[in-house]
Amino acid sequence: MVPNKLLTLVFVREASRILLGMKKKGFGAGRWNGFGGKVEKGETIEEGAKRELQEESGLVAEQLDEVGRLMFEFEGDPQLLEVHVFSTRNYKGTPTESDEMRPQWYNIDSIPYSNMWPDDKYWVPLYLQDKKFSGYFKFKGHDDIIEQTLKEVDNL
Ligand SMILES: CCc1c(NC)nc(N)nc1N1CCCCC1
Repeated sequence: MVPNKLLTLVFVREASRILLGMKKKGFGAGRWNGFGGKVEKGETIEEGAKRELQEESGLVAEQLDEVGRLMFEFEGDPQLLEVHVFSTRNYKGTPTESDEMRPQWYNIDSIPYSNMWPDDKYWVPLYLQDKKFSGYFKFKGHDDIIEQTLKEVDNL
């Protein structure tokens, strides 16, 4: 039994805009996304989310709210990815480019879904409606979704 790989994803939100980062290298390079990455030994999932946000954007989240849980499977890879999605409206600092991410504000009416992971267009709208969600996406390669489930939940 291979344990799930724990990952975090943080969105910084203002009234009508959301902060995204252009991933400059590695997994997901060339796509806009929230800020996140692996949870390290000895830190909680939320601590990992805060750390990744600060490393990748320069922002310090004063409060993180868990808004979703997504499971990803890549055909041929036995390791499932378990992504804990967070949101913050309460943070310090100004967005700063890092070697991993180039941050940019987007109006929530013009989110660049065609330049994001293909699953985002299904669950980001739920996030924008302040819904909590739980989903599973099976990928063939990095561009094609071959199975998916997604539901709103009352509690994560
Ligand atoms: C699991 C891959 C993934 C994905 N779909 C495949 N979609 C989004 N939006 N983010 C992802 N992560 C967020 C955590 C850090 C790695 C990339």
